[in-house]
Amino acid sequence: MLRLPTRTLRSTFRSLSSYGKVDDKIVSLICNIVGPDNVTTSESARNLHGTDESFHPTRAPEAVVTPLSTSHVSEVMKICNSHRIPVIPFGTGTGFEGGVGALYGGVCMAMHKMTEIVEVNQSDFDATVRAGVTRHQLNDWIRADGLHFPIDPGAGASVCGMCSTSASGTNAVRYGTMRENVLNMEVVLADGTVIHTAGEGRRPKKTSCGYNLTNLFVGSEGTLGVITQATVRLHGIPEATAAAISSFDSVQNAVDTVVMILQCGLPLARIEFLNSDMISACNKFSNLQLKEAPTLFLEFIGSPSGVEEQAMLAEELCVGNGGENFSWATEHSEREQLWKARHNCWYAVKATYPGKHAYSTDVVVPVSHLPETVVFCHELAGEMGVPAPIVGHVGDGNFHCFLLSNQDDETETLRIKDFSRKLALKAQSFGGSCTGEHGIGLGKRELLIEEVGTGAFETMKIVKKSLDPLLIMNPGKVIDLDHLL
Ligand SMILES: Cc1cc2c(cc1C)N(C[C@H](O)[C@H](O)[C@H](O)COP(=O)(O)OP(=O)(O)OC[C@H]1O[C@@H](n3cnc4c(N)ncnc43)[C@H](O)[C@@H]1O)c1[nH]c(=O)[nH]c(=O)c1N2
Ligand SMILES: CCCCC(=O)C(=O)O
Ligand SMILES: [Mn+2]
Repeated sequence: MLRLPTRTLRSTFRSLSSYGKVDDKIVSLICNIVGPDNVTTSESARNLHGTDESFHPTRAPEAVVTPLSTSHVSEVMKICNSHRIPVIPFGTGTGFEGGVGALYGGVCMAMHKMTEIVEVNQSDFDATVRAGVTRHQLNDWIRADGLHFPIDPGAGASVCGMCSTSASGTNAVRYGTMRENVLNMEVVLADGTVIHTAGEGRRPKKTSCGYNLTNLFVGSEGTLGVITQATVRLHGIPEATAAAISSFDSVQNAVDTVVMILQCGLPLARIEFLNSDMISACNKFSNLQLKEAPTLFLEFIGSPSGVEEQAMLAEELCVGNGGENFSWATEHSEREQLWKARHNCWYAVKATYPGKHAYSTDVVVPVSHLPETVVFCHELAGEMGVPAPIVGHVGDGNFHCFLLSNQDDETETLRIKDFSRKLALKAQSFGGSCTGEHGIGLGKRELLIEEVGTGAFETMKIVKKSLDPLLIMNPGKVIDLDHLL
């Protein structure tokens, strides 16, 4: 692998134009590999692939390439590396941190045509999928076998995109995040080398075999290589499931209840908190009639008798903390409606405040600090006089506060950044993190340094520069280029 001394790197990147351009010659070289139907420079395709769900403005790539195979990816990487052209992997564009924006131009590697479900090992509870397969497609495929892949960011994200952001969702309190559920990945490195992070064809449930490359690439946000295939854990669909809702007279009481439920060791499948602004948005958007108060959504799974026992204990704890209206939903359709409404929180808020720009925080704290952190967030929003719907995967100590602003009002944008920074610093002061699941992307690069400290940050830089010496993989994300030159 090519290595350049720092001085050479610095002079190479003295200006942004030091990256190569995707001119006609490059397009034609790439066409020779993937075929003309799989490269485009059309404005609409470029804009679409330079945008995600975040408030960061569109940064269109110069071309969009849709490889059909790992060897396509590898050959295109070789061309880009030798002409020093940035490559930005793209899954389904549902990310929240500006990860797909082409800050320095380059090629978007859009993975949606690599759609094969390579294998499902029903009795071993694992599956291997190519990069374009979404979590919904995988679940549709394995449902009849009594299996599911439970990691559920609300959107229909790609499984490999989820690997790259270390995604999770409402089920993490029971099943963990992508970090605990990825067994192996095929990755194409910046120079075109193809590796399997745990060895080709390996899918053991545990391993002590050398450095954990799988977890190095989980959460790497496209900055270390293109993930072309992932082997993930599957789980059995539980025999019985029940959902419950309870509302509280204060945020503190609702969140204190979460801590108590967890301390009792109740094996919950899901526990989500929504404040009254969020319930109000959900009522309107998802046609619910819930009391507009701090509320917990819970789910229990297991055998029918086990589920009943868990739900009764949870009810006792909720009522003991002033919880009202504890109600059960055992029917599949009722539960679906509830969780669909929960997954649609983002869209519900956007619909409630039309014309406003939405941003979501993503802090996570050790659960004993959760009540204090949520109350801090609530009060900070009150002080700043901004509406602040909150929803969270509180079983993991992780929650999101939606911040709304007028798109063109720079003062409001700055206020949002200030709010989000104060909240992140508070979470870090409790031993938590600025991001539980959305990643660093563009907006949290400085917070990353504060969180991990100089030693760990310098080590991250060494990893980045060793795997991608010409800095072509998703440049400017996670680590600012200024820190790498
Ligand atoms: C309504 C709603 C609700 C939620 C969420 C989104 C939306 C719209 N999300 C966020 C999002 O779904 C999550 O970050 C996904 O992991 C993004 O997957 P995409 O395939 O869309 O990646 P997307 O295309 O957005 O890319 C994200 C990042 O990964 C990189 N990347 C993508 N594919 C890659 C590949 N094959 N190889 C290397 N790098 C690659 C990109 O370069 C980029 O940096 C979320 N998330 C979460 O964790 N928990 C949640 O609860 C939710 N909830
Ligand atoms: C911005 C919060 C929406 C995405 C998300 O992570 C969730 O709904 O849990
Ligand atoms: Mn979330």
